[in-house]
Amino acid sequence: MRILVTGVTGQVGHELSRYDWPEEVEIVAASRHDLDLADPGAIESYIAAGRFDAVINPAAYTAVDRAEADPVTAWKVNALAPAAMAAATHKAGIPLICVSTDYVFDGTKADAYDEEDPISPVGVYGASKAAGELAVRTGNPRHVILRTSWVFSSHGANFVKTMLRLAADRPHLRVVDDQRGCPTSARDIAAVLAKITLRLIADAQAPTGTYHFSNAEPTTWCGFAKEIFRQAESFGYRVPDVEAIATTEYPTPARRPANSVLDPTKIERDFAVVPRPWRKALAEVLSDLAHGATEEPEVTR
Ligand SMILES: NC(=O)C1=CN([C@@H]2O[C@H](COP(=O)(O)OP(=O)(O)OC[C@H]3O[C@@H](n4cnc5c(N)ncnc54)[C@H](OP(=O)(O)O)[C@@H]3O)[C@@H](O)[C@H]2O)C=CC1
Ligand SMILES: Cc1cn([C@H]2C[C@H](O)[C@@H](COP(=O)(O)OP(=O)(O)O[C@H]3O[C@@H](C)C(=O)[C@@H](O)[C@H]3O)O2)c(=O)[nH]c1=O
Repeated sequence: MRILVTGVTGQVGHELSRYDWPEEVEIVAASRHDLDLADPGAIESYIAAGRFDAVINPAAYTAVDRAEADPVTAWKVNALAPAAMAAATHKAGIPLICVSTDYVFDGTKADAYDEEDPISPVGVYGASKAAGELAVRTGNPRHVILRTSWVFSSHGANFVKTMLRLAADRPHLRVVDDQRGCPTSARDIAAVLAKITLRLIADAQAPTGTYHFSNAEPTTWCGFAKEIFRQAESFGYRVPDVEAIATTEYPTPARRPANSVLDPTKIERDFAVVPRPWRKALAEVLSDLAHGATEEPEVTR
Protein backbone atom coordinates (compact mmCIF):
# COMPACT_ATOMS: atom_id res chain seq x y z
CA MET A 1 0.00 0.00 0.00
CA ARG A 2 1.65 3.28 -1.15
CA ILE A 3 0.78 6.61 0.45
CA LEU A 4 2.18 9.92 -0.80
CA VAL A 5 2.97 12.43 1.96
CA THR A 6 3.91 16.01 1.01
CA GLY A 7 5.62 18.64 3.17
CA VAL A 8 7.86 16.08 4.81
CA THR A 9 10.28 18.76 6.05
CA GLY A 10 7.45 20.48 7.94
CA GLN A 11 6.03 19.71 11.39
CA VAL A 12 3.12 17.46 10.39
CA GLY A 13 4.82 15.90 7.36
CA HIS A 14 7.82 15.00 9.50
CA GLU A 15 5.61 13.31 12.10
CA LEU A 16 3.77 11.43 9.35
CA SER A 17 7.03 10.19 7.90
CA ARG A 18 8.14 8.80 11.28
CA TYR A 19 4.71 7.48 12.31
CA ASP A 20 4.49 3.80 13.21
CA TRP A 21 2.58 2.72 10.09
CA PRO A 22 1.44 -0.90 9.58
CA GLU A 23 4.08 -3.02 7.85
CA GLU A 24 2.24 -3.13 4.53
CA VAL A 25 2.34 0.68 4.18
CA GLU A 26 5.05 2.31 2.09
CA ILE A 27 5.30 6.05 2.68
CA VAL A 28 6.55 8.05 -0.27
CA ALA A 29 7.72 11.21 1.46
CA ALA A 30 7.92 14.07 -1.02
CA SER A 31 9.90 17.20 -0.30
CA ARG A 32 9.85 20.43 -2.31
CA HIS A 33 12.79 18.95 -4.23
CA ASP A 34 10.60 16.03 -5.44
CA LEU A 35 7.43 17.99 -6.05
CA ASP A 36 7.35 21.80 -6.02
CA LEU A 37 3.79 22.77 -5.14
CA ALA A 38 4.34 26.27 -6.46
CA ASP A 39 4.31 24.52 -9.85
CA PRO A 40 0.85 22.88 -9.73
CA GLY A 41 1.28 21.73 -13.34
CA ALA A 42 3.73 19.04 -12.18
CA ILE A 43 1.30 17.48 -9.71
CA GLU A 44 -0.99 15.54 -12.02
CA SER A 45 1.75 13.52 -13.72
CA TYR A 46 3.52 12.88 -10.39
CA ILE A 47 0.36 11.42 -8.86
CA ALA A 48 -0.62 9.53 -12.02
CA ALA A 49 2.82 7.89 -12.21
CA GLY A 50 3.04 7.08 -8.50
CA ARG A 51 0.40 4.32 -8.25
CA PHE A 52 -0.56 5.62 -4.81
CA ASP A 53 -3.44 4.31 -2.70
CA ALA A 54 -3.92 7.72 -1.04
CA VAL A 55 -2.38 11.19 -0.87
CA ILE A 56 -1.90 13.11 2.38
CA ASN A 57 -1.11 16.80 1.87
CA PRO A 58 0.15 18.67 4.93
CA ALA A 59 2.43 20.92 2.82
CA ALA A 60 1.46 24.56 2.83
CA TYR A 61 2.68 28.12 2.68
CA THR A 62 2.39 28.74 6.44
CA ALA A 63 4.18 32.09 6.88
CA VAL A 64 1.09 34.03 7.96
CA ASP A 65 2.66 37.50 7.91
CA ARG A 66 4.81 36.94 4.82
CA ALA A 67 1.73 35.78 2.87
CA GLU A 68 0.35 39.33 3.04
CA ALA A 69 3.23 40.50 0.82
CA ASP A 70 3.44 37.31 -1.28
CA PRO A 71 -0.16 36.31 -2.00
CA VAL A 72 0.67 34.75 -5.37
CA THR A 73 2.96 32.08 -3.92
CA ALA A 74 0.59 31.47 -0.99
CA TRP A 75 -2.26 31.01 -3.44
CA LYS A 76 -0.30 28.63 -5.68
CA VAL A 77 0.76 26.36 -2.79
CA ASN A 78 -2.38 26.56 -0.64
CA ALA A 79 -5.10 26.73 -3.32
CA LEU A 80 -3.88 25.75 -6.79
CA ALA A 81 -1.77 22.79 -5.64
CA PRO A 82 -4.64 21.20 -3.63
CA ALA A 83 -6.90 21.81 -6.65
CA ALA A 84 -4.47 19.90 -8.88
CA MET A 85 -4.17 17.15 -6.25
CA ALA A 86 -7.94 16.83 -6.06
CA ALA A 87 -8.23 16.44 -9.84
CA ALA A 88 -5.35 13.94 -9.99
CA THR A 89 -6.52 11.83 -7.06
CA HIS A 90 -10.09 11.81 -8.37
CA LYS A 91 -8.81 10.60 -11.74
CA ALA A 92 -6.74 7.91 -10.02
CA GLY A 93 -9.75 6.87 -7.90
CA ILE A 94 -7.93 7.41 -4.58
CA PRO A 95 -8.70 9.50 -1.48
CA LEU A 96 -7.09 12.87 -0.75
CA ILE A 97 -6.51 13.96 2.82
CA CYS A 98 -5.62 17.64 3.25
CA VAL A 99 -4.80 19.73 6.31
CA SER A 100 -6.40 23.14 6.82
CA THR A 101 -6.50 25.81 9.47
CA ASP A 102 -8.51 27.60 12.15
CA TYR A 103 -7.50 30.82 10.34
CA VAL A 104 -10.33 30.25 7.80
CA PHE A 105 -12.58 31.76 10.49
CA ASP A 106 -12.80 35.46 11.35
CA GLY A 107 -12.87 34.82 15.09
CA THR A 108 -16.06 36.71 15.88
CA LYS A 109 -17.97 33.68 17.20
CA ALA A 110 -18.16 33.46 21.00
CA ASP A 111 -18.06 29.64 21.18
CA ALA A 112 -16.04 26.92 19.50
CA TYR A 113 -16.36 26.69 15.71
CA ASP A 114 -17.99 23.62 14.21
CA GLU A 115 -17.71 22.42 10.63
CA GLU A 116 -21.01 24.06 9.60
CA ASP A 117 -19.95 27.56 10.65
CA PRO A 118 -19.40 29.97 7.76
CA ILE A 119 -15.78 30.76 6.97
CA SER A 120 -14.55 34.31 6.57
CA PRO A 121 -10.76 34.55 6.66
CA VAL A 122 -9.15 37.82 7.76
CA GLY A 123 -5.77 37.37 6.03
CA VAL A 124 -4.16 36.07 2.85
CA TYR A 125 -2.98 32.81 4.45
CA GLY A 126 -6.49 31.95 5.70
CA ALA A 127 -8.07 33.01 2.41
CA SER A 128 -5.66 30.88 0.38
CA LYS A 129 -6.32 27.86 2.64
CA ALA A 130 -10.09 28.44 2.32
CA ALA A 131 -9.73 28.44 -1.48
CA GLY A 132 -7.77 25.18 -1.22
CA GLU A 133 -10.55 23.65 0.87
CA LEU A 134 -13.17 24.57 -1.74
CA ALA A 135 -11.06 23.12 -4.54
CA VAL A 136 -10.62 19.83 -2.68
CA ARG A 137 -14.33 19.62 -1.86
CA THR A 138 -15.35 20.15 -5.47
CA GLY A 139 -12.47 18.20 -7.07
CA ASN A 140 -12.60 14.85 -5.29
CA PRO A 141 -15.62 13.59 -3.33
CA ARG A 142 -13.34 11.08 -1.53
CA HIS A 143 -11.57 13.67 0.58
CA VAL A 144 -11.05 14.59 4.19
CA ILE A 145 -10.08 18.15 5.10
CA LEU A 146 -8.70 18.19 8.62
CA ARG A 147 -8.77 21.68 10.13
CA THR A 148 -6.39 22.12 13.03
CA SER A 149 -4.79 24.97 14.99
CA TRP A 150 -1.65 26.37 16.64
CA VAL A 151 0.60 23.43 15.70
CA PHE A 152 3.76 22.72 17.69
CA SER A 153 6.45 20.08 17.56
CA SER A 154 10.11 19.57 18.38
CA HIS A 155 10.77 19.68 14.64
CA GLY A 156 10.31 22.77 12.47
CA ALA A 157 9.22 26.31 13.24
CA ASN A 158 6.49 27.01 15.78
CA PHE A 159 5.44 29.19 18.74
CA VAL A 160 7.04 26.91 21.37
CA LYS A 161 10.45 27.14 19.75
CA THR A 162 10.03 30.89 19.12
CA MET A 163 9.28 31.47 22.82
CA LEU A 164 12.29 29.42 23.97
CA ARG A 165 14.54 31.19 21.48
CA LEU A 166 13.38 34.68 22.50
CA ALA A 167 13.72 33.84 26.19
CA ALA A 168 17.36 32.94 25.70
CA ASP A 169 18.13 36.65 25.09
CA ARG A 170 15.30 38.54 26.77
CA PRO A 171 14.19 38.61 30.39
CA HIS A 172 10.77 40.01 29.49
CA LEU A 173 8.34 38.87 26.78
CA ARG A 174 5.05 40.52 25.81
CA VAL A 175 2.41 38.12 24.43
CA VAL A 176 -1.14 38.71 23.25
CA ASP A 177 -3.81 37.53 25.65
CA ASP A 178 -6.94 38.24 23.60
CA GLN A 179 -6.61 35.60 20.86
CA ARG A 180 -8.05 32.22 21.91
CA GLY A 181 -7.37 28.83 20.38
CA CYS A 182 -6.08 25.33 21.03
CA PRO A 183 -2.42 24.45 20.67
CA THR A 184 -2.04 21.11 18.89
CA SER A 185 0.79 18.61 18.72
CA ALA A 186 1.96 17.74 15.20
CA ARG A 187 2.43 14.16 16.40
CA ASP A 188 -1.22 13.95 17.45
CA ILE A 189 -2.31 15.36 14.09
CA ALA A 190 -0.19 12.77 12.29
CA ALA A 191 -1.81 9.96 14.28
CA VAL A 192 -5.28 11.24 13.35
CA LEU A 193 -4.33 11.64 9.68
CA ALA A 194 -2.95 8.08 9.64
CA LYS A 195 -6.13 6.69 11.19
CA ILE A 196 -8.35 8.54 8.71
CA THR A 197 -6.22 7.61 5.70
CA LEU A 198 -6.12 3.89 6.51
CA ARG A 199 -9.87 3.90 7.01
CA LEU A 200 -10.48 5.68 3.70
CA ILE A 201 -8.23 3.23 1.85
CA ALA A 202 -9.89 0.20 3.47
CA ASP A 203 -13.51 1.30 3.17
CA ALA A 204 -15.04 3.06 0.15
CA GLN A 205 -18.01 3.98 2.40
CA ALA A 206 -15.84 5.61 5.10
CA PRO A 207 -16.94 9.09 6.17
CA THR A 208 -15.58 11.99 4.12
CA GLY A 209 -15.78 15.77 4.39
CA THR A 210 -14.43 18.47 6.69
CA TYR A 211 -13.37 17.74 10.27
CA HIS A 212 -12.03 19.78 13.18
CA PHE A 213 -9.22 18.40 15.30
CA SER A 214 -7.10 20.13 17.91
CA ASN A 215 -5.73 19.24 21.31
CA ALA A 216 -8.13 19.96 24.18
CA GLU A 217 -8.48 22.92 26.57
CA PRO A 218 -8.54 26.36 24.91
CA THR A 219 -6.09 29.04 25.96
CA THR A 220 -4.60 32.28 24.65
CA TRP A 221 -1.15 32.76 23.12
CA CYS A 222 -0.15 34.31 26.46
CA GLY A 223 -1.56 31.35 28.40
CA PHE A 224 0.34 29.05 26.04
CA ALA A 225 3.57 31.00 26.58
CA LYS A 226 3.22 30.91 30.36
CA GLU A 227 2.68 27.14 30.35
CA ILE A 228 5.65 26.64 28.00
CA PHE A 229 7.92 28.38 30.52
CA ARG A 230 6.30 26.73 33.55
CA GLN A 231 7.15 23.34 32.07
CA ALA A 232 10.44 24.37 30.44
CA GLU A 233 11.94 25.51 33.73
CA SER A 234 12.41 21.90 34.86
CA PHE A 235 14.41 21.21 31.68
CA GLY A 236 16.82 24.04 32.52
CA TYR A 237 15.50 26.64 30.07
CA ARG A 238 15.74 30.34 30.95
CA VAL A 239 12.36 31.64 32.18
CA PRO A 240 11.39 35.24 31.37
CA ASP A 241 8.58 37.42 32.71
CA VAL A 242 5.60 37.02 30.40
CA GLU A 243 3.41 40.13 30.17
CA ALA A 244 -0.16 39.76 28.89
CA ILE A 245 -0.91 42.37 26.24
CA ALA A 246 -3.70 43.22 23.80
CA THR A 247 -3.45 42.45 20.07
CA THR A 248 -3.38 46.20 19.42
CA GLU A 249 -0.10 46.35 21.35
CA TYR A 250 1.55 43.77 19.06
CA PRO A 251 0.98 44.95 15.49
CA THR A 252 1.61 42.36 12.76
CA PRO A 253 1.23 42.50 8.96
CA ALA A 254 -1.57 39.90 9.07
CA ARG A 255 -4.64 40.01 11.30
CA ARG A 256 -5.41 36.88 13.34
CA PRO A 257 -8.84 35.67 14.55
CA ALA A 258 -9.65 36.59 18.16
CA ASN A 259 -11.28 33.19 18.68
CA SER A 260 -10.35 30.11 16.69
CA VAL A 261 -11.28 27.31 19.08
CA LEU A 262 -12.38 24.26 17.04
CA ASP A 263 -15.18 21.93 18.16
CA PRO A 264 -14.03 18.30 17.71
CA THR A 265 -17.46 16.64 18.23
CA LYS A 266 -17.78 15.46 14.62
CA ILE A 267 -14.38 13.73 14.43
CA GLU A 268 -14.96 12.12 17.83
CA ARG A 269 -18.20 10.66 16.48
CA ASP A 270 -17.08 9.59 12.97
CA PHE A 271 -13.50 8.50 13.61
CA ALA A 272 -13.46 7.75 17.36
CA VAL A 273 -10.73 10.35 17.92
CA VAL A 274 -10.40 11.67 21.47
CA PRO A 275 -8.22 14.82 21.70
CA ARG A 276 -5.91 14.97 24.72
CA PRO A 277 -5.00 18.20 26.54
CA TRP A 278 -2.24 20.18 24.79
CA ARG A 279 -0.33 20.49 28.09
CA LYS A 280 0.41 16.74 28.00
CA ALA A 281 1.66 16.90 24.42
CA LEU A 282 3.73 19.99 25.28
CA ALA A 283 5.57 18.02 27.97
CA GLU A 284 6.62 15.44 25.35
CA VAL A 285 7.84 18.10 22.93
CA LEU A 286 9.85 19.93 25.59
CA SER A 287 11.38 16.64 26.65
CA ASP A 288 12.31 15.86 23.01
CA LEU A 289 13.84 19.33 22.63
CA ALA A 290 15.78 19.04 25.88
CA HIS A 291 17.11 15.63 24.87
CA GLY A 292 17.91 16.60 21.30
CA ALA A 293 15.43 14.13 19.79
CA THR A 294 14.79 16.17 16.63
CA GLU A 295 16.27 14.02 13.93
CA GLU A 296 15.64 15.05 10.34
CA PRO A 297 13.22 12.96 8.25
CA GLU A 298 14.34 10.55 5.57
CA VAL A 299 13.29 11.95 2.23
CA THR A 300 12.85 9.69 -0.78
CA ARG A 301 14.40 11.03 -3.96
N1 LIG B 1 1.70 25.56 11.71
C1 LIG B 1 0.51 25.78 12.28
O1 LIG B 1 0.41 26.37 13.36
C2 LIG B 1 -0.73 25.30 11.61
C3 LIG B 1 -0.71 24.63 10.42
N2 LIG B 1 -1.89 24.23 9.84
C4 LIG B 1 -1.86 23.53 8.58
O2 LIG B 1 -1.26 22.27 8.86
C5 LIG B 1 -0.47 21.84 7.75
C6 LIG B 1 0.90 21.46 8.25
O3 LIG B 1 1.51 22.60 8.83
P1 LIG B 1 3.00 22.54 9.36
O4 LIG B 1 3.48 21.14 9.35
O5 LIG B 1 3.04 23.33 10.61
O6 LIG B 1 3.75 23.37 8.23
P2 LIG B 1 5.28 23.74 8.16
O7 LIG B 1 5.37 25.20 7.90
O8 LIG B 1 6.02 23.14 9.30
O9 LIG B 1 5.74 22.94 6.86
C7 LIG B 1 5.25 23.28 5.60
C8 LIG B 1 5.73 22.25 4.63
O10 LIG B 1 5.23 22.62 3.33
C9 LIG B 1 6.33 22.58 2.44
N3 LIG B 1 6.17 23.49 1.32
C10 LIG B 1 5.97 24.82 1.36
N4 LIG B 1 5.99 25.31 0.11
C11 LIG B 1 6.19 24.25 -0.73
C12 LIG B 1 6.31 24.10 -2.12
N5 LIG B 1 6.26 25.16 -2.95
N6 LIG B 1 6.51 22.87 -2.63
C13 LIG B 1 6.59 21.79 -1.82
N7 LIG B 1 6.51 21.87 -0.48
C14 LIG B 1 6.30 23.08 0.06
C15 LIG B 1 7.53 22.99 3.28
O11 LIG B 1 8.72 22.66 2.59
P3 LIG B 1 10.08 23.50 2.84
O12 LIG B 1 10.62 23.00 4.16
O13 LIG B 1 10.93 23.11 1.68
O14 LIG B 1 9.70 24.94 2.84
C16 LIG B 1 7.26 22.18 4.53
O15 LIG B 1 7.66 20.86 4.35
C17 LIG B 1 -0.52 22.97 6.74
O16 LIG B 1 -1.48 22.63 5.77
C18 LIG B 1 -0.98 24.17 7.52
O17 LIG B 1 -1.71 25.08 6.73
C19 LIG B 1 -3.11 24.43 10.42
C20 LIG B 1 -3.20 25.08 11.60
C21 LIG B 1 -2.02 25.54 12.32
C1 LIG C 1 6.57 36.00 18.88
C2 LIG C 1 5.37 36.67 19.52
C3 LIG C 1 4.12 36.54 18.97
N1 LIG C 1 3.06 37.15 19.53
C4 LIG C 1 1.71 36.96 18.95
C5 LIG C 1 1.58 37.25 17.48
C6 LIG C 1 0.39 36.43 17.10
O1 LIG C 1 -0.80 37.14 17.40
C7 LIG C 1 0.47 35.22 18.03
C8 LIG C 1 1.01 33.96 17.37
O2 LIG C 1 2.20 34.28 16.74
P1 LIG C 1 2.88 33.42 15.61
O3 LIG C 1 3.22 34.37 14.51
O4 LIG C 1 3.95 32.63 16.24
O5 LIG C 1 1.80 32.40 15.15
P2 LIG C 1 0.97 32.33 13.79
O6 LIG C 1 1.88 32.33 12.65
O7 LIG C 1 -0.13 33.30 13.79
O8 LIG C 1 0.39 30.86 13.99
C9 LIG C 1 -0.56 30.39 13.09
O9 LIG C 1 0.13 29.68 12.08
C10 LIG C 1 -0.73 29.25 11.04
C11 LIG C 1 0.12 28.48 10.04
C12 LIG C 1 -1.96 28.60 11.49
O10 LIG C 1 -2.60 27.89 10.73
C13 LIG C 1 -2.55 28.99 12.81
O11 LIG C 1 -3.31 27.95 13.42
C14 LIG C 1 -1.54 29.49 13.80
O12 LIG C 1 -0.82 28.46 14.42
O13 LIG C 1 1.34 35.61 19.10
C15 LIG C 1 3.20 37.92 20.69
O14 LIG C 1 2.23 38.50 21.22
N2 LIG C 1 4.45 38.07 21.24
C16 LIG C 1 5.55 37.48 20.69
O15 LIG C 1 6.68 37.65 21.22
